[in-house]
Amino acid sequence: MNDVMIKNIKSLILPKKSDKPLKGKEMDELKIVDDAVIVVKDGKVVYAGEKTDEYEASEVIDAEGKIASPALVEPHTHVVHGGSREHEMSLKRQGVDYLKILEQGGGILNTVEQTRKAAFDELLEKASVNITRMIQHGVLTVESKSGYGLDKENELKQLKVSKALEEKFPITMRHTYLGPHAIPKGREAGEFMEEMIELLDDAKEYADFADVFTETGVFSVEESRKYMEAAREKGFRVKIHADEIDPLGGLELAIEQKAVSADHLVAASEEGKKQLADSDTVAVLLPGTTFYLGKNEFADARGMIEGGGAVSLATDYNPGSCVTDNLQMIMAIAALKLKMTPNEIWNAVTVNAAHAIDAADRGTLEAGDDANIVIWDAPNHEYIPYHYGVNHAYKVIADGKLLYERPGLKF
Ligand SMILES: O=C(O)CC1=NCN=C1
Ligand SMILES: [Zn+2]
Repeated sequence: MNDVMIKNIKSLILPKKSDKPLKGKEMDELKIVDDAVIVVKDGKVVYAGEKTDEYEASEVIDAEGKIASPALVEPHTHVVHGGSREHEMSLKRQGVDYLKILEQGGGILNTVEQTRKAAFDELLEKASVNITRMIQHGVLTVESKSGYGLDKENELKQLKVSKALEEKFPITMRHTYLGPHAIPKGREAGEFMEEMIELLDDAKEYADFADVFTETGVFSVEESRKYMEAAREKGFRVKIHADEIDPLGGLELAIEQKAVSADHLVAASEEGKKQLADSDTVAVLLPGTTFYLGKNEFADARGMIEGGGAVSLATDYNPGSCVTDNLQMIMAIAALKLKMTPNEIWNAVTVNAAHAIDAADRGTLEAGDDANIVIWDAPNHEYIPYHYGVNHAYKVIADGKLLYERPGLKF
């Protein structure tokens, strides 16, 4: 006897399970099965497809004629951090740009100050609010970065909070050490990078990936290469915040270093985008950040996909450059500003997002996969990127158990 059957699914979105990220034209392929059911046993999918009488289950979850998909995968967040930076909005209004605010000791360094001051429990409680909201929005796999400590005690504090979140919630997480995220006041980039490289050994106990912010006024390509090589020698797979604002050639460095992902890429070069197609590096695009920074130029998703590259999407949730934990909103911005198709978007927040954080068993619903499912209050899969700024998640099922159900009004 199976544990649970999810019935009355109007249409079931089934991204293709693949041992590599979907690239190019593959990204626009998306299997959708009408009048579907999902059968689950011991938290794993037994069957997901057309309605059949072949299976029985002791419990039924009614999808009420709504659509369903795998739970979403969020491959890039800075969810563990202290404080907030709403005061910077007035600087933005006055036209002070992101890197200028950082240069003046604000931005990331402001969050560093607030994170260092915050106790472990305070950071855990604060991030728990965001993880809860992400779950309510249909996300059950989350990547979480350090990078607001910039010293051993506080970088490890952030990573330990990240690990505690995974213990606390029925989700899967990936943890990323981002020691080289900014340069503390009074320090020189090269010598500070040496200190962050030395921290790799300590971070290895908690982190799956090593990430670096390669940007003007932060770390150069050469400094980043040194860090990525050291991290790989210590067994990390690497990530990079690349070509977010200035075209430094971060994407080329990512591909050279066989990075699992290169993130941002708004200013990626034609050469880098060409190389992407022949690499296994996933381009994680963060259009919410471009929107939030008030930029007009968005990452060239069309060029990357039509060039044969693998693209994923994420919120980049952080207190300064993209303050949203709503991945559905990013799906809408991807449709409107990255010109991605609905099928590409769905693959970018499921199977490709999973590959961007080495979580290939997430983001799909084939037999044996974790039974992480979202029932959406939407007529079809195109509706979610179309109707933006709201939460379309109706029921969220984690490992076959109902974890969240949208509450009705009480009146
Ligand atoms: O500003 C922040 O706190 C997060 C960020 N790191 C690199 N780009 C944005
Ligand atoms: Zn980021």
